[in-house]
Amino acid sequence: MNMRPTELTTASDWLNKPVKALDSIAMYAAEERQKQLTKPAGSLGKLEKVAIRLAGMQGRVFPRADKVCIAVFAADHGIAAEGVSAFPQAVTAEMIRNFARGGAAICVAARFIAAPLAVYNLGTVSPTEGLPNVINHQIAPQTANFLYHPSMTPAQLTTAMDIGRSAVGDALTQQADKAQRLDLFVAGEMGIANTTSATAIASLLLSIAPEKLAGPGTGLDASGVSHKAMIITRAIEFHRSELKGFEQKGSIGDPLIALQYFGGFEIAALTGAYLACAQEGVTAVVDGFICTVAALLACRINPQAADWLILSHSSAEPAYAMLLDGFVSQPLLNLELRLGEGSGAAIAVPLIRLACALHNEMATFEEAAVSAAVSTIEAT
Ligand SMILES: O=C(O)c1ccc[n+]([C@@H]2O[C@H](COP(=O)([O-])O)[C@@H](O)[C@H]2O)c1
Ligand SMILES: Cc1cc2nc[nH]c2cc1C
Repeated sequence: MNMRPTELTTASDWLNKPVKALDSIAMYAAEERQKQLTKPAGSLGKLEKVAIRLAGMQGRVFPRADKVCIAVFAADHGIAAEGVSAFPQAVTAEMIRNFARGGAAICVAARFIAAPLAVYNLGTVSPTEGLPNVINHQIAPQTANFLYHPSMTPAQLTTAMDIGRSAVGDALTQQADKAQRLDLFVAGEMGIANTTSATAIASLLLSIAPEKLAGPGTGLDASGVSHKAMIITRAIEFHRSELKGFEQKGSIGDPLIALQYFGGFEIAALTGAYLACAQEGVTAVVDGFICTVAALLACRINPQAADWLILSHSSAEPAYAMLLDGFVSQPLLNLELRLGEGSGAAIAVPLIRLACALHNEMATFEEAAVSAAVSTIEAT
C-alpha cells in the first residue's frame, strides 16, 4: 500500500524549509556597475545577467565562480526492461566504474575546471563497492518498473531526496579551505532509461502528451521513440487514479507524487540537492534534460528555488525547450549536448568564471575616460 505525499513530506520536514532570499542591494549595485562598464548597456547579454544574479546570490557586488564541487547521482531504472533505451542497463554501473577511473567526460571536465567530483550510487543492479570517490547507498538494485508499480515507495523517495541534500552538505563541509565559500554546485546524473522517467514526469508537470515530448535519449530511432512514448502513455493511464491534479494545463498535481510514481532515485536526489542548494544559499548549475526536469520539480515544490539555479545549456533532447517556462533565466549555451553526467554544467563553468571576470575587472567609463552613451536621442 502506498502512503500519501502528506505523510511523505512530514518524513522529510526539510523540504518545507524556506529558500534563502537573494541580496537585492548587492544585485542592484551589480546592475548599476554593469551600466558603468565600457560597453553599450546589455551588450554582454546573458553574461551580464549571470554576473548580476551571482552578485545577488553571493551578497557581494563582485561575485566569483572559483570554488566548484561536482556531484553525479547514478541509479538503475526498472522501466529499462521495456526496451526504452538504445543501451543496455549494465552501462549504468559500467559508467560508474569509468567515473571512478577518471575516464568519463565529466571526469575530464572536472579536472579541467579543478573541481572535486563525488559520485553517488543510489542503486544499481550490479553493485559498485570499493571504488574511489563513489559513495554507495543502494536504496534498491533499481526502481520498480513504473509501467506496473510506482517507481519508489514513499520511504525510498524520502531517502533519495535526503541523499541529494546531504551531497550539498558534503560539498559545503569537504572544502579544503573552509574560509573559501562554495561558489557553484554542479550536479549530474547517470542512469540508463532515465530520459523515459524524466519524460513521464515532464508530461505530468507540463500537461503535454508523451508523444509530443519523447525523444531519442542515448540514440533511439523513430520507432524506438514511438515505443517509448507508448510505454509512458500506458504507464500514466495505469496510475491515473493516483495522479489527481495533473489532468490539464496549469496543473496543480503534487510534484512529489510525479516523482514517486515515475522518478528515478537519481532524479529524486537531484531534486533534493537543488532544493537544499536554494535553502543553503548555494548556486546550482543545472545540466541537461534530466537535471532540468529535476530542477522543475524543485521549483514546483518551492518556486523560490528558481532564484538559485543557473541553466547551463540547451539539451539536444527535443522536449528540453518545453521545460523552460518558469525558470528565472534561460540556458547559457547551446552546444547540442545530450550526454548528461553534469557534463554541460561543468563545461559552462569557465564561461561563468569569465562572466565574473568581465563584471569585476572591466574599466568603467569614468576610469577609462570613455564617453558614455547619451541617454535619449530626441526624434526630429
Ligand atoms: O542530459 C541530457 O540532456 C541527456 C539526454 C539524453 C541522454 N542522457 C544520458 O543518457 C542516459 C539516459 O538515456 P536513455 O536513452 O537511456 O534514457 C542517462 O545516463 C543520461 O545521463 C542525457
Ligand atoms: C556510454 C554512455 C555514457 C553516458 N553518460 C551519461 N549517460 C550515458 C549513457 C551512455 C550509453
